[in-house]
Amino acid sequence: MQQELCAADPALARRAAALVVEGGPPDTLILDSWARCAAAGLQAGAAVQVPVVDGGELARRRERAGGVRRLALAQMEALVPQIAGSNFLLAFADADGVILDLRTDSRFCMDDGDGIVTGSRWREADAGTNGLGTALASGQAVAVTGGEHFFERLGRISCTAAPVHDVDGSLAGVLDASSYVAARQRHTLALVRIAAVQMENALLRQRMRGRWVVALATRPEFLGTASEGLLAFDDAGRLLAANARAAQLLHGAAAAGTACEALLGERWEALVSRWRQDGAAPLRAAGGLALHAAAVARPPQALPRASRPAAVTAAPGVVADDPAVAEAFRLVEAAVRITAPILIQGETGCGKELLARHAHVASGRRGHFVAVNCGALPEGLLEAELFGHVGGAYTGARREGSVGLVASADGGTLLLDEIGELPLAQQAALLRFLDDGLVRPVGGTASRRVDVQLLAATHVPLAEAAAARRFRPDLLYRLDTVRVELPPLRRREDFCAAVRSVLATLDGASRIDDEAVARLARHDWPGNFRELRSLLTRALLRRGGGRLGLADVEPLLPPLAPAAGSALQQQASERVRRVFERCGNVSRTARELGISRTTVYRHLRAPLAR
Ligand SMILES: Nc1ncnc2c1ncn2[C@@H]1O[C@H](COP(=O)(O)OP(=O)(O)OP(=O)(O)O)[C@@H](O)[C@H]1O
Repeated sequence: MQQELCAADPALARRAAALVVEGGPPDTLILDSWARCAAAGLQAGAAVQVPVVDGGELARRRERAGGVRRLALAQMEALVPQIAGSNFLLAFADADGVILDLRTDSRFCMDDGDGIVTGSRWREADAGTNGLGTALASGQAVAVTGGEHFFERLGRISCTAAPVHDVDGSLAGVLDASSYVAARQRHTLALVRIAAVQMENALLRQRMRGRWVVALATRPEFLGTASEGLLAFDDAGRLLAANARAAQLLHGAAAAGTACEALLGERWEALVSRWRQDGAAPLRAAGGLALHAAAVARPPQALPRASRPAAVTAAPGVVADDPAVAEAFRLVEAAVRITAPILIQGETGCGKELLARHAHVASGRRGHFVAVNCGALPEGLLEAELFGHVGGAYTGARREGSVGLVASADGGTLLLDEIGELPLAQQAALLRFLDDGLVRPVGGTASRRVDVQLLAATHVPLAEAAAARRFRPDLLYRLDTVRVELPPLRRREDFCAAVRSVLATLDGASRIDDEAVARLARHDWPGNFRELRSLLTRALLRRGGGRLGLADVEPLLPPLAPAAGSALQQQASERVRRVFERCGNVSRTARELGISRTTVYRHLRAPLAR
């Protein structure tokens, strides 16, 4: 085939000859790709014409890629420190080869029009043999080095790319790391391949939410790593999906619909009851291979009957009428059914802990709710506080030792508040725990399996902390399974209801005028609910109870700067308009916001912000 190709294209013939001199003829993956390019009518010596989609199309493609793209971004973050300094570029492209996202080393510059930009499309039919296009066309991880590119112009680059498959086997995208040939590193292909496998595994877990997902490995210590096999089963133990590693471990027997017993050599009910008691179960697969299997996710029905969550409503006094807040409550209720880690982001005092407590109630877990403020524990003792210690493990340690905060939440819920403050060393220990569910006390050798619903809360965006190397991207990726954003009070549509609810918890007999509420809505509440509660308490004390009016709250608020005042006024009007657009009627808007219809009309008439 090589001769035929080279006879038809002199530029390709030169390249093939040079490759033989450099280190051997191109392998079949590359030759097959050259054949596809030649069949598509490409000429190796011609200029590379890489098409670029416009901004609107790029935005639509990003939107379509949704969850897969988020997984890719997390993997790219994790890859950056591993190949930093090697003059590289990382790209994630969709199944058409259109680059959706790029991360580049500051020293990597394609300054002469090679065109590796977001929106550029790297299908073989356009760009010839190249990492992204050839991984997509072949469905395999591939390294395309220098002269192996079909077009001569791309001969300076080395690309390593791995396709990412969805659970149904379709292509979900492709990850690529490229560098100049001289700067390439031998381990890059392995890193990219692992990142792609991790994306595939995360996709499988996402798609199979609410199902049994079982991890398989030849040794227990491989469970929780990128080399684990994953199988998803329905309630009756029939196979729904398998990742590539599981298919390999089961010697190709992993066809959808196959009964668990035929695959894992044991009755489904027996395995389920073993998984309920302990994480991993050794077994002998149908092919005779000794394997370890652990359930890593289970359906809500699989919870013991007594702990199955009833229909959940927010606790009395909790205001959750704002659509974003209501959605946050719904999301945590769904996440706890499959014990997925939850990351709550929001400003101080906006209700992160309250939402975490709601998650605990919704989960029906019988263990304790344990909240840990990661920023408040002394750094030297943090690991022992979290994971416990054996007696006398360090100077000042309790003689009888301690189980630690993580183990004290066993069977319950653990909230790691201000997770962004967790020092790097403890981040590594936490990641280990998330990977294997084992708690290892400081100074001890024995470990203990602990089952917790994990929530982490932060007021700083963790992606920024990860970019600044203060937070491990791999930990971020694990915690960020379900992310919930709680809006600050000043942006909540249920602001008026929040004021009235907090007031009712302070003094059930007191009331507040619309005018006073409108004035409160013009403050920006950096302390959110905590600040609101404190201000209303002071107002009630000043007045001695009864009905709060504008004169009672005005002196307690910072004066409105004229510009800020009008900005906040506009904010309030926008909030009313948003609710009005949703309800479509003034009376309902007034009821929902807890203000009079006249006030609604006034806001609707206010000039629109530019
Ligand atoms: N939706 C709500 N309805 C009523 N009260 C609320 C609501 N959200 C929060 N609060 C009250 O506000 C106070 C602060 O809430 P919480 O401790 O959950 O905030 P947080 O975001 O965890 O704060 P921090 O970031 O400072 O830890 C609590 O007293 C809580 O009861």
